[in-house]
Amino acid sequence: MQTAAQKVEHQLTDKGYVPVYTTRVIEQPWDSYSAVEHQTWATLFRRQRELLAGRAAREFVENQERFGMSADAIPKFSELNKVLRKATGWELIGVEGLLPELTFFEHLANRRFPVTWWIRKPEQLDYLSEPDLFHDLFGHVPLLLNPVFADYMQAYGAGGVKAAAIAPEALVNLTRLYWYTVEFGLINTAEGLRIYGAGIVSSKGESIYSLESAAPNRIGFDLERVMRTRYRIDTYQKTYFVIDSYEQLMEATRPDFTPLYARLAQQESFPAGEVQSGDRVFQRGSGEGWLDGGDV
Ligand SMILES: C[C@H](O)[C@H](O)[C@H]1CNc2nc(N)[nH]c(=O)c2N1
Ligand SMILES: N[C@@H](Cc1ccccc1)C(=O)O
Ligand SMILES: [Fe+2]
Repeated sequence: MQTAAQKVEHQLTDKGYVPVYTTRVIEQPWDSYSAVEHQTWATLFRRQRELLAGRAAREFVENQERFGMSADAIPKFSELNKVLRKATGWELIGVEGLLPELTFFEHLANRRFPVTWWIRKPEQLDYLSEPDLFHDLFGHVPLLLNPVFADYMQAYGAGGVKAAAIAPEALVNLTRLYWYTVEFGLINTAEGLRIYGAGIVSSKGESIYSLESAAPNRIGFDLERVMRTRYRIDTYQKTYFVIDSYEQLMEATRPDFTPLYARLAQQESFPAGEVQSGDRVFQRGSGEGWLDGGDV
């Protein structure tokens, strides 16, 4: 059940206030979800699954099936956790929304993935300024069944805790790594480029744009290149980075980052849309429709 406090905080967030940074773990109020909320899940689930056939990485859809996710109803965290714990030792915890960075890293480091307990309103179907239940459950959770990706996510969290302690100025570099892999990553397959990033798979427009538009750059993943590349949070990406495999991601990030952080502190960041010499270019984007500035 929603407590009064949850109702107030949720209404504040819902009114467009700055997301309420609450670190509390919240029991999923599954019995409180309305028919409209289950219908929102169903509409988004059906639409994205139709778009993602032939666009999302094969294991993404396979894993949703393994979880038994369907359009029938908003999945129960407790049911998903039975499958997840057994497969890779991860578990989902309910949260109000965006967490302070260190809290977020600590959860990942302990194989706990924070999932927003509420789902967007029907009028927010096509765009939402912060992660809701659909983005987290439909977008992030399926790949946590993949052992290598699950290890990468745990190592990422541990790396965030470490960076916060020894190189807080490098947290921006880590956030870019998350952004260009976990949120907006593409993977190269025998059938061509496929999507694995949660931010893309949970977005109607970007599921198509990321693979088929002539506008963005598509560049082969390189750790330092990614960690130096700025991004915008409010538009489609100007550049997508392509990994060859999740193993590549795991191997590239296995070494101790301490010397890398020292190097990054001396180097300029790259604008989101610029191709760099040495890039492995899958596509040099036309830049059509890009907005200037706003990169972080
Ligand atoms: C990695 C980086 O700090 C990123 O912006 C974090 C911050 N807090 C978060 N909090 C939640 N609940 N979910 C997220 O994906 C994030 N992302
Ligand atoms: N290897 C990194 C930690 C890390 C792992 C995976 C992804 C990102 C960072 C370090 O030593 O700090
Ligand atoms: Fe996300």
